Amino acid sequence: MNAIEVRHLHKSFEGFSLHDISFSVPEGTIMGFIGENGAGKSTTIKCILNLLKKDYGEILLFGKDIVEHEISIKNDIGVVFDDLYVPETLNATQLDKIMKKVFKTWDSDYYFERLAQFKVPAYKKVKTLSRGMRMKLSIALALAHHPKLLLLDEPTSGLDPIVRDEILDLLLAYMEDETHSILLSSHMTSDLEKIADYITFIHDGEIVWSESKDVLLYEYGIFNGTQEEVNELPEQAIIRKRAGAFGIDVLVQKHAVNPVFALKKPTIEDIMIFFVKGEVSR
Ligand SMILES: Nc1ncnc2c1ncn2[C@@H]1O[C@H](COP(=O)(O)OP(=O)(O)OP(=O)(O)O)[C@@H](O)[C@H]1O
Repeated sequence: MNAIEVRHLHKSFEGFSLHDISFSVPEGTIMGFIGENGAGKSTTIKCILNLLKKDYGEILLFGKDIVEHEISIKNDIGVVFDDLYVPETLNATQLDKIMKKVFKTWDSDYYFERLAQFKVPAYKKVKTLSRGMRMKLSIALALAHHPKLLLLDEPTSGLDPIVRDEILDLLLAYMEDETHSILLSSHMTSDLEKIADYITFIHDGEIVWSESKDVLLYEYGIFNGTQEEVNELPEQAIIRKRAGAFGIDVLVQKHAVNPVFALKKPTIEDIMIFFVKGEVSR
């Protein structure tokens, strides 16, 4: 089953539109969601959560339409945005009391265990917490009703590498239950390389690809050479080409290239830049 299925989603604002967005997140997997600033990641996530009304298209969570089954579905979802949006004068202990009333499945023991693990103070007002602590608190709040699906929109932006790593570890621990799934938007493609199973790339309101991470990282290669050398590559192997610091860089389909050509392993970031800035032709 798919935890999330987005089919032909359209949403227009003045000057921007999401166009025919389709992708799915299989149950038990982590989907990384990448794209430039303003590409439409947050808009897509808000449509998935029905926080924004779509123009048309279909969004199914656990096989059910989110608009028709919003209340029951939302009990199974945890959400983390790029900051903690709760009243700033409250502390983590007061938030526990509020959340107990919101979710029948709220697990105070689990919540306080996560706060202790993350060293988030239980009695300090939210407004006095550092950015890292706010995000850790936000994640503890999203997890403590034991959701089946987590949607995270830039949860690690502006955090130092140590805190980011702690958050990634927590997400991996959450994924130990094979029925759990995550959609995670991030500009930190290196984080996604560590934990994602699939990557969806959105550019200018359209999906460029939605693919298994292993396919992206192991089936593509980068060739660097002169135009004459590039001319020797088989046409069908060439995915994108761009001028590099030294010669021409070409993103190629590895299996279609003779092994005499030395290829470099691409990163997700390399592939993303090739698709945005590269040319299709040789
Ligand atoms: N409520 C709104 N009204 C009008 N335009 C909006 C609204 N929300 C988003 N937009 C526009 O939609 C576009 C996509 O924004 P969105 O926040 O989805 O991008 P993003 O990929 O999440 O970007 P970032 O990585 O910078 O967070 C932007 O041009 C933004 O200005």
